[in-house]
Amino acid sequence: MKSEKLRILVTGANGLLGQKLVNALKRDPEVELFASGKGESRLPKAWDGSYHWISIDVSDKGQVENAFAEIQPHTLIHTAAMTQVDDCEKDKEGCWNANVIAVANLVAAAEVYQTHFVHVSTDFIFDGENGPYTEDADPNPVNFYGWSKLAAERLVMKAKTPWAIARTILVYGIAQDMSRSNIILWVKKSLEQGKTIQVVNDQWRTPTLAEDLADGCILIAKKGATGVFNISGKDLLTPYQMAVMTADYFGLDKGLIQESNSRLFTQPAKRPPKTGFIIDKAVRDLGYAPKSFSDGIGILAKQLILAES
Ligand SMILES: NC(=O)C1=CN([C@@H]2O[C@H](COP(=O)(O)OP(=O)(O)OC[C@H]3O[C@@H](n4cnc5c(N)ncnc54)[C@H](OP(=O)(O)O)[C@@H]3O)[C@@H](O)[C@H]2O)C=CC1
Ligand SMILES: Cc1cn([C@H]2C[C@H](O)[C@@H](COP(=O)(O)OP(=O)(O)O[C@H]3O[C@@H](C)C(=O)[C@@H](O)[C@H]3O)O2)c(=O)[nH]c1=O
Repeated sequence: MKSEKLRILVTGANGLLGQKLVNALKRDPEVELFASGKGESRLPKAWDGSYHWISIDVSDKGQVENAFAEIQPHTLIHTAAMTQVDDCEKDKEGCWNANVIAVANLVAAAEVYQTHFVHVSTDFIFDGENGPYTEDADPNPVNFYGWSKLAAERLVMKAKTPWAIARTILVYGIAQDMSRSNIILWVKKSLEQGKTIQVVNDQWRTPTLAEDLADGCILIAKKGATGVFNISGKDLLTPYQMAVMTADYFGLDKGLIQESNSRLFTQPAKRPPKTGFIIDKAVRDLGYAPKSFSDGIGILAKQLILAES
């Protein structure tokens, strides 16, 4: 017989957000947690049985169907995705499989069990011409990753099961064996190695501490909330400002940070110039309370010290 606890299935649990969700939920007495990822777990083993691990490649329909039949989750928090924006531009088929086909598979399974589908999405569904955005702004992606995440949102919005979309922006934090880096980590590492970096001053974001994003997803899950929620940080900053704040915090050489712009510094996939989110709805309806970027750097710094000790 299944327990009376809220059965939550997390996809992408080897990822940055996935690991933060597992940390936050594994000792929650109201929750029975099923953490899943493609293949083996890269998380610390749950010797104490605080959560279950299940291997699910979400782009494989059979694996998704089997997992849902076994777990019959009340709630799905879907974090898995191909998140390397430049890789998505180069490998469009791989990106579509991971970001869109996977969501079609999960929606079909969630409809069978009437699972509350909490889907994680991105500011990159917008063109960045008039941020910061509210939840009802019109999407218009400028790169393939953004198109794939928009296609996924549209599948979720049509689902015949309760659904919520948590949109977020430029997530930073530290986890084990990370599959992608983030702005604080690459700035810190480059400056420590004495490398000069060019950082743009003409893009704006509201960067998000990974723990805050996990909290936002958990608030949505536990409240059974439905609809779209902006779950990001609250400070609108340029990457250049973020880099300088990172250098200041860690006492690194700011002289290595060269102020650049999107004309001089280009990446394979175009980035939207000014995104950022207005988070009033999540604050009001969910009680979401994210940290400032400077407090977030401090939290990450403490975690780095612990990880290195
Ligand atoms: N990071 C950011 O700045 C932002 C992220 N988001 C969204 O937030 C969510 C979480 O991102 P984040 O945790 O930062 O990203 P990560 O890249 O850290 O984690 C994503 C995880 O998804 C897994 N994954 C990829 N394909 C599959 C698959 N077919 N089956 C199962 N797992 C798969 C990856 O596995 P593996 O590790 O084995 O490759 C990885 O562990 C994503 O949906 C992303 O689009 C939105 C805005 C900003
Ligand atoms: C690597 C690099 C980036 N930048 C800028 C460009 C960009 O706006 C910002 C962050 O660049 P990154 O390549 O680290 O991250 P990026 O891939 O742009 O991050 C995105 O990831 C996906 C998953 C999302 O959904 C988005 O919300 C967004 O956060 O920093 C520089 O100015 N100089 C550099 O050397």
